[in-house]
Amino acid sequence: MRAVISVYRKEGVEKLAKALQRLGYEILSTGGTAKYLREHGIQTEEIAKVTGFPEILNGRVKTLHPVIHGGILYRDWIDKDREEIEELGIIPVDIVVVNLYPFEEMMKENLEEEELMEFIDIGGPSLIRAAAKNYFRVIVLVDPEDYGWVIDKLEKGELERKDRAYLAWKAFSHTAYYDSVISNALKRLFKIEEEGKELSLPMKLGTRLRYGENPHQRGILYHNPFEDIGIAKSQVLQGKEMSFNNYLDADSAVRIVLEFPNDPACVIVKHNNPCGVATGSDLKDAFLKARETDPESAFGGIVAFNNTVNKELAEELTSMFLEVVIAPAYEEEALEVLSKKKNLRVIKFLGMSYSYDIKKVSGGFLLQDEDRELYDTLQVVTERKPTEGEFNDLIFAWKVCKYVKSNAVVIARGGRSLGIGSGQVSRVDSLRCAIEKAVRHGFDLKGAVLASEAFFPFRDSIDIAAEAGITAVIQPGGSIRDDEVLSAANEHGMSMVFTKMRHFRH
Ligand SMILES: NC(=O)c1ncn([C@@H]2O[C@H](COP(=O)(O)O)[C@@H](O)[C@H]2O)c1NC=O
Repeated sequence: MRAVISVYRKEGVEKLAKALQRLGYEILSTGGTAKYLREHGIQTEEIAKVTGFPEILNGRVKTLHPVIHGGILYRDWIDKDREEIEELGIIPVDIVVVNLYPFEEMMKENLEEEELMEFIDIGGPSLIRAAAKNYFRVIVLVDPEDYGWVIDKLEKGELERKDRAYLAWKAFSHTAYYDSVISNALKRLFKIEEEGKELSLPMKLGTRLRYGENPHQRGILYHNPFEDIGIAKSQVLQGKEMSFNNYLDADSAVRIVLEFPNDPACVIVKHNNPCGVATGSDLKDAFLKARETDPESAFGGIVAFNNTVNKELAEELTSMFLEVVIAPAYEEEALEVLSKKKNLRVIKFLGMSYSYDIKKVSGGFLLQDEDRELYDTLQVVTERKPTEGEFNDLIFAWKVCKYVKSNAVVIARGGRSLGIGSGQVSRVDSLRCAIEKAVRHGFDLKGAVLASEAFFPFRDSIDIAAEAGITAVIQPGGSIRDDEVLSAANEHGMSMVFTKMRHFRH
């Protein structure tokens, strides 16, 4: 019996090699691995000796030889295969153990292009793929976590074909991931804009979550190896394990709060919709204002801040039930206060990362660019121009509206949301919801502004808004009835701004 061992990271492989030797395997290995194994008292034959061909091109060709690949790929249940390898003096290989050149790690080291390309492993994936293809007979090991149980089963003579198939599945996933990282690295390096005929996105296991959106669904967080920041990479400082829905909500909350880089800002999210957003004199002021938008919904919310949480704010936060607090930094004393709420998840975010926006439909995936724009133009289309205060509030409301599920309507004044209408199937109903909630929570809407993430199809919403006291509106424009909508705004003495950019969020 023969094992081929060729590993870049060598630590620990001696334990496996010793066990294999005990089981009677002859060990073949590449130069560096052979040296390491010998240093650990393990007898091994160098592959170059077996093939009669030296490693060449500075290691670019070591194991790419028919004697090695013939030994791996040979089928012992086919007469012709047996005859062929006997005739050619090829000895069967039964186990292949490989770990690859660390391209992914090196990609982050800012190497020169030529140096980085040398970390693309060629012989390793070939060994892995050959062994995985021949799982009927051959064992392939790419993950040290499998060494223990495989040796255990080999010792007991219990390793079955389904175990080898499992290892082959892992092996092909591993080489596919490896190649996907390389392909995406080249795309980035050479700024290739085109989406290819095939798309492979590398994903690495982050955390197995307790469950998915609901307890009967499985949930897993995967990491994107090209992104070192973003919600998936944020630090959980305390509290219960983040759930699937917590991640979704935290992602939205941070995206919104980052729209306000110049003022202390707070965003409260529930079910992936903001239910309160405010800027304030400090973060506590922003939090209190955001919470006032809709105190019932804020209960159990996900709260994001754009600056350091201090002790005073932490005390306010612990006075109610919240699921997640997320901020770029925390004062030590604030963390002490927050730690009294054992279940409260406290997250430190390291920034937002942007790549594709991917959604699933049956039979496929929908892929689009992330919505990173705000507006195309800001064009006043009414007789009356917005006052400076109205204009600032319009921009505030527009920024929030972008993150509200369609049909989205945001009523705001003084840098805070007063009413948010989300997810209704008609725009006018979203508006009615927003007004009703604002009034129920004690807000007088006189002089408030209104944002709508898509155009108004009819004048009805404008009439309703005017009646509620709203004096300025921001919306993309572009309806065939824009004239009718504009006349309504002019009739009511409102000002209206077109952005010429829509922000549907489904
Ligand atoms: N060129 C080849 O034929 C080849 N065969 C195996 N390797 C890789 O060489 C590494 C081990 O080399 P060494 O034992 O010399 O340190 C492993 O990561 C293995 O994946 C190769 N290297 C790169 O392609």
